[in-house]
Amino acid sequence: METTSLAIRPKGSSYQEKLDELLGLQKTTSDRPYSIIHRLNLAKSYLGLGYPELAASDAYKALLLVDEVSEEAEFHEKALEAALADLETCTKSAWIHHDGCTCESAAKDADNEQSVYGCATTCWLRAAYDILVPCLIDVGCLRSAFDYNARALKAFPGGSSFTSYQSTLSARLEKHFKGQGETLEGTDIEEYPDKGSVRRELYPWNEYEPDRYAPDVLEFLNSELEKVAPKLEVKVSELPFLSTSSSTDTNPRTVKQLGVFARQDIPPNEVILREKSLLTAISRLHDTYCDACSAALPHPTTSDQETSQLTCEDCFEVFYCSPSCQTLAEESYHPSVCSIPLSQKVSAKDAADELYTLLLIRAIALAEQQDLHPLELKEVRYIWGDYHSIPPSSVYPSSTTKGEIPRTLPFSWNANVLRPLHILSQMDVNIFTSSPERYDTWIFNTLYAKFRGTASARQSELDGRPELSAVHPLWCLANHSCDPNVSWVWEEGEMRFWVRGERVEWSPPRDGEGKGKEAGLKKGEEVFSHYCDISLSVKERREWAVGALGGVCVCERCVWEASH
Ligand SMILES: C[S@@+](CC[C@H](N)C(=O)[O-])C[C@H]1O[C@@H](n2cnc3c(N)ncnc32)[C@H](O)[C@@H]1O
Repeated sequence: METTSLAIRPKGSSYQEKLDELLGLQKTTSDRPYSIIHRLNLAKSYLGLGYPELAASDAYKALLLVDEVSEEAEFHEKALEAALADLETCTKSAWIHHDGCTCESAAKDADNEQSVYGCATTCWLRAAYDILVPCLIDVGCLRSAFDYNARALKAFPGGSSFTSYQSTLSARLEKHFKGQGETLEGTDIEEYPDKGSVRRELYPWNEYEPDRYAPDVLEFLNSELEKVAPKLEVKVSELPFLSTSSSTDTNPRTVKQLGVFARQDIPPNEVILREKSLLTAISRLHDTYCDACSAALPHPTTSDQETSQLTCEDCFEVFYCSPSCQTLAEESYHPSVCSIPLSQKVSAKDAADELYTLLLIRAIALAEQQDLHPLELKEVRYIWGDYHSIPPSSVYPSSTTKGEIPRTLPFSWNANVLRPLHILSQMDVNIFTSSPERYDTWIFNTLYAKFRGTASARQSELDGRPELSAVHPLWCLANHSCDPNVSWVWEEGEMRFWVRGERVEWSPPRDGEGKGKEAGLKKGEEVFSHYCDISLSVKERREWAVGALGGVCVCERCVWEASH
């Protein structure tokens, strides 16, 4: 029997049944972490629910396990044992089992490793590629899809689904390069696009997302805020619902989110928040910045200073600005990644994405060192994920894997799957037993969703490339206005808010005077930060806001300036 492209779309079952099936599979993974058939079933289940990237990730783990069965690799014994147990199941799985497959005879001769090997490298391998390749095409990772399809065609020459993926890929690539005024012929494979996007979703099985508006959560956030900003408090705020059109709605909708408010009157120029964070990323040489807080380190000018630099005595690759940063790093994350090379050389256009990946790796190191789930880290747990608000059940089953949920989360095969798995392996974390519970693509996607809405970055003074990034979980609770009442700076390893000495002058002038509002914060007033350069024109600010805020900014200043 021939499997055909995406022949495994769900038929007949309800959304709840499909979701229950997936939850059942996720729960039993810890009993069968090395089972290829189990990974394939997980992949099929994710795909059926509209998550091609999660399907691709488990299909890839199935591929890795086929390698483990075939070679004397680290998990060979365990993978072989699981494969022997899988033989029976294979014959019962019509979408995996192929005519000519050796599993039936192998099942009768379960001690014969050669027969198991035959089965793993034929129908299981084929089924894994048959999910992996079309899912990668679907999410826009065309170079990786091309690469795996070439391997599939080598293993199964003339396999009709792989020939058809080849044609789909060529058509997609031709269209891509034509759009850039180039041709596919003569373009190096390395130049093929390998980034796409996926749903930015609070996954229905994600039990780690807190109710951010619950009294106990607000109490916790306020106890944390008290330590760094005693005159501020976190409260539920009503924000305008932003759309991508700038038309003025007579009855504007609002949404409930968190915001930061003044507990008392605060005069202009007073510093009101000082926050340090360990969730930082540095893409430069490590002797330039403190590995923990990212404060700039003094340039060692004499050999005395050089030898007195605080560093890790095991790897000598990270440096610290103070004994307290060193202690924090050693207690909270560094030993998990000590001696592991973390950053990669990337082109200028990939520099910002690289910082998000380094933040992800730091979150993994924090979680591993503290034996916490990454989504339970205090730096991560309460921050805004900007998830879509469409119930997945309302678009199920869609005729294509795209569904109707917009795909707004950038996704790359390297950043969301390969790189974290590689780092985990170097950290000696078992990538089979630790997924899907602790380290899985859905968890990495969730972390990226949170970082993309909240991280701040700093550019290099040398070449303008982004080189530092950090998530400050309390600072990032403040909302945006183009007429902010506070300013912020991230320097010397801390994020600071201070009350603006002067408010922005609106253009054209308000009240004919050219004056802005009065500076200072009144008790109960919401603290408004600025996420963009507020000296830009209203048109430019609004163009920026569509990407960063999710819609056209409707702060008082934008509305005034746009209407005049
Ligand atoms: C960094 S978060 C700010 C804190 C967030 N409100 C929370 O609940 O954690 C950024 C998000 O807040 C919302 N936001 C911030 N400023 C806004 C504004 N002026 N108008 C509408 N939404 C805003 C947008 O949804 C944006 O994606």
